[in-house]
Amino acid sequence: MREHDLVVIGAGSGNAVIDDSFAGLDVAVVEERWFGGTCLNAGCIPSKMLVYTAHVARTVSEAGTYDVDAELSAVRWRAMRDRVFGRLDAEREEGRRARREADFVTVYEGTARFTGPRELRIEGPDGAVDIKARQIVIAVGGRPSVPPPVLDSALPYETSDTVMRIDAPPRRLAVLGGGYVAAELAEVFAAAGSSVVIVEKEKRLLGPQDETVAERFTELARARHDLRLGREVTAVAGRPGALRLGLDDGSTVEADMLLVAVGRVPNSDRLNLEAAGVATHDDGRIVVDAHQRTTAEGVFALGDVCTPVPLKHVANREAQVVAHNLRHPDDLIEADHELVPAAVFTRPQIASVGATEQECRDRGLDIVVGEARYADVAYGWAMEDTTGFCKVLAERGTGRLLGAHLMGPQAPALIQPLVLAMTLGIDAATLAKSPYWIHPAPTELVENALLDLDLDLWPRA
Ligand SMILES: Cc1cc2nc3c(=O)[nH]c(=O)nc-3n(C[C@H](O)[C@H](O)[C@H](O)COP(=O)(O)OP(=O)(O)OC[C@H]3O[C@@H](n4cnc5c(N)ncnc54)[C@H](O)[C@@H]3O)c2cc1C
Ligand SMILES: NC(=O)c1ccc[n+]([C@@H]2O[C@H](COP(=O)([O-])OP(=O)(O)OC[C@H]3O[C@@H](n4cnc5c(N)ncnc54)[C@H](O)[C@@H]3O)[C@@H](O)[C@H]2O)c1
Repeated sequence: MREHDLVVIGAGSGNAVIDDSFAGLDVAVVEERWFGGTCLNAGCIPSKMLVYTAHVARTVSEAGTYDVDAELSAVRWRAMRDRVFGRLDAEREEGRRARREADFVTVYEGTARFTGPRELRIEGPDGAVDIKARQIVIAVGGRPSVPPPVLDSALPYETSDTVMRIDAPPRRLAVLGGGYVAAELAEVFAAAGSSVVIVEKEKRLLGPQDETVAERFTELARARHDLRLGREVTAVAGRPGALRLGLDDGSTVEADMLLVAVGRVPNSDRLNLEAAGVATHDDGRIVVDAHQRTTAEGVFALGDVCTPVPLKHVANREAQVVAHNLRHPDDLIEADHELVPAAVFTRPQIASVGATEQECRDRGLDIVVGEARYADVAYGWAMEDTTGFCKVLAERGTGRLLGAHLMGPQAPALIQPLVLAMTLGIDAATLAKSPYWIHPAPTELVENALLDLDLDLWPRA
């Protein structure tokens, strides 16, 4: 049985662990499907490229707002899809080629599962191979979760793994779930001409967001899509291309295509982790300590398979931590999940960091809330924005920033000064008053939200 110094299972974020500093070692990467993982092939990047096109289409449709005469004649789905995936598939193949050519890396293309502590069997197109390793990194990500009524129906459905690559947008798309994937892809398909129905079991879309964001976003989405909130699908009937979803209130939804977007499950259940001595939480995530070490000696994990925050920038950070800790066993560093910002690339865009108002309330914190609207700053006038806002939460008395929530154009970029301040421990008054804020840039929205906080701490003018 061949023994490697290091084996990485999963060439998504796991692939980033290996760089030339490992060149003195005998390293292997195991990948069963696609180099670059979910983000490159079926996640962050294609969804953002498609949603950007959707924004362009909507800008054309709404050009009249700016006294520009323009007419949207079509979104050419196939051309758009081929542009996006032509580029991304080439990136994937380039990544795969580069790994295969690195002389210190062996690439196994197949599915890995443990046969013992730090021992693996890899099943690939050419049969099975058994290997062992001094150290292993598990980076196998997750997969879309599919609820029983959909599986039981044996009727076709799409997930984020497949739906962005289809040949033509459906006339009627039903989306099960009203979270990140639903919000972003509803935008894409609506722009491409589909009528969209969203079935969400909670009362609001994007439920875990700050309550003001979730409420206002849901209201805006209601104007564009058919929302069935507080509802679950009990049965899927009909035939391929003509589906009928039965909901738990007795109502039905007719659709040509069903997109299932009810969350993701970690791929830990496919690894035979008992044989490796690697423990998991009840929800399937691998247990890791702050150094990304699992419960098995010499085995690390990173990304969606273990993290409390399943986002790509978190997986990347965890990959950096693992890479460091593999090289420096006597000087381990930690992954920090305290202040992870997140964005939803819908229209309007959404960005958040830190606590929501409802979390502050539940924790009994004494807070002040500052809010500013795009409509109240000059750049917001230029954008003719009437719905966007920035909300900041700070501790009364100290001005310590606890959370920030934005909805509107460029929100994922606008939140960054707040992320910096919170990460570096800069309080609200100092952030508002010390740096210059460019006029009339959209960042004045953030400045105004900070100034709106009812604090007694403002530095003397
Ligand atoms: C539609 C969509 C949009 C998203 N958009 C964003 C976004 O805008 N911003 C953001 O931060 N996050 C986004 N995410 C989340 C982000 O994609 C994930 O957090 C990130 O890709 C996780 O990386 P990972 O390396 O843990 O897993 P993955 O990227 O899934 O990589 C795991 C790899 O392991 C391989 N593998 C699995 N099992 C085995 C096995 N047994 N043997 C060998 N190989 C195996 C898989 O084929 C895969 O290549 C999005 C996700 C989706 C689905
Ligand atoms: N912009 C981004 O960063 C981005 C974009 C897309 C995906 N992602 C990542 O991918 C993950 C998966 O996205 P997602 O949208 O599938 O999950 P999600 O957790 O964001 O949303 C799932 C939604 O489905 C609902 N739901 C669950 N079961 C249901 C059922 N049986 N019937 C109806 N509704 C049901 C939940 O209440 C929730 O609102 C996200 O959690 C996120 O980590 C990130």
